[in-house]
Amino acid sequence: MAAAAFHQPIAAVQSNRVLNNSGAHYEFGNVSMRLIPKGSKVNMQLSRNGIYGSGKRNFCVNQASSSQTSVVDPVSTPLNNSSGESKKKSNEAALILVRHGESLWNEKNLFTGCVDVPLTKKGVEEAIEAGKRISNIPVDMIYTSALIRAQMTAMLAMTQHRRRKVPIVMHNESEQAKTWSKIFSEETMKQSIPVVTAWQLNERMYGELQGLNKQETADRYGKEQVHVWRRSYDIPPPNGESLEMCAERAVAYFKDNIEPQLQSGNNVMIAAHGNSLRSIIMYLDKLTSQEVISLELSTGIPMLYIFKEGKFMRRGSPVAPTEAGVYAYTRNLARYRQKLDEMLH
Ligand SMILES: O=C(O)[C@H](O)COP(=O)(O)O
Repeated sequence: MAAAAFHQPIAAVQSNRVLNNSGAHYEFGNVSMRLIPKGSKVNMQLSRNGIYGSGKRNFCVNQASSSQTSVVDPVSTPLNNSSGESKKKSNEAALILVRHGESLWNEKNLFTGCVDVPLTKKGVEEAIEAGKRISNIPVDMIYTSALIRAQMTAMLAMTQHRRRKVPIVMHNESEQAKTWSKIFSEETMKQSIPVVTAWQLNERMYGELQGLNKQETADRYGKEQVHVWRRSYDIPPPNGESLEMCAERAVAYFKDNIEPQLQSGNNVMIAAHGNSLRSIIMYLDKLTSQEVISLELSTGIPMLYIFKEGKFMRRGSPVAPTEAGVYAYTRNLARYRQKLDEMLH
């Protein structure tokens, strides 16, 4: 089986690149991951109290290509060259997905949907922890939904990033907004990360369930009916969106606006919601509608993909830099981190 570098601590990533035939089982804190070699693909089971549903989920993880190209590294690009931070076209880019931290209505177990509620204190802490986990991964663009819980998560996470670039919410909602939010310094722009907010990345609209307590709703309509509304693929809640309807807008937005960024070598973070992200993961992992309905995402846990030659490779969930990485650095990400170390010491 071809070698694959999976979730080895950085130091080891160069040496042990072969999985043993019985697969590899790794425990890190309360996250466990099992890689089961299967032909040229590796099935990866990620499970942590609900991170991927009640059961374990199998995902096909393509082989990490041994011929790594150099992901554009903003750290090594001279920041003061006249042409600005010129980006080499690269056919490798990092994509981070993170569901918002716990919200005040998550805490109250209310159906939230497109109601715009903020994070709880725990949700703020989750967002900061997520930031620690991605603090060594390059981020050139950030996309969030139009909802504050996703935007707070993105901004709080970036407070932990070692590159120290400033995330700036873009205001293109009108000509005046564009004019009034213009930045007149090339140097300052180079030290910034555009944050694009898009309603298409909003949580699925839960219709007449929004604001209802999930347990009371189950008591009223029956557990089975609520489960169908929450976790079927094409059955919407009363006057709300089904996951399929949510996928139509979220995946279309991803393909039209985010994938081109990855194709041009920009590293992207998306901070969004349980259902809009599930629908995007369905696209990335080529899950069937049967598979996606059992996929659950915990709040505030980042997931990393590598986009390379038009393909998405799921690389696990980054773990804080100080811990042995569940996270599968590619050689380029390891190089980026090394540059950060050099720049910051
Ligand atoms: O909108 C909500 O209530 C939650 O964010 C997601 O709810 P769900 O897990 O029931 O889809």
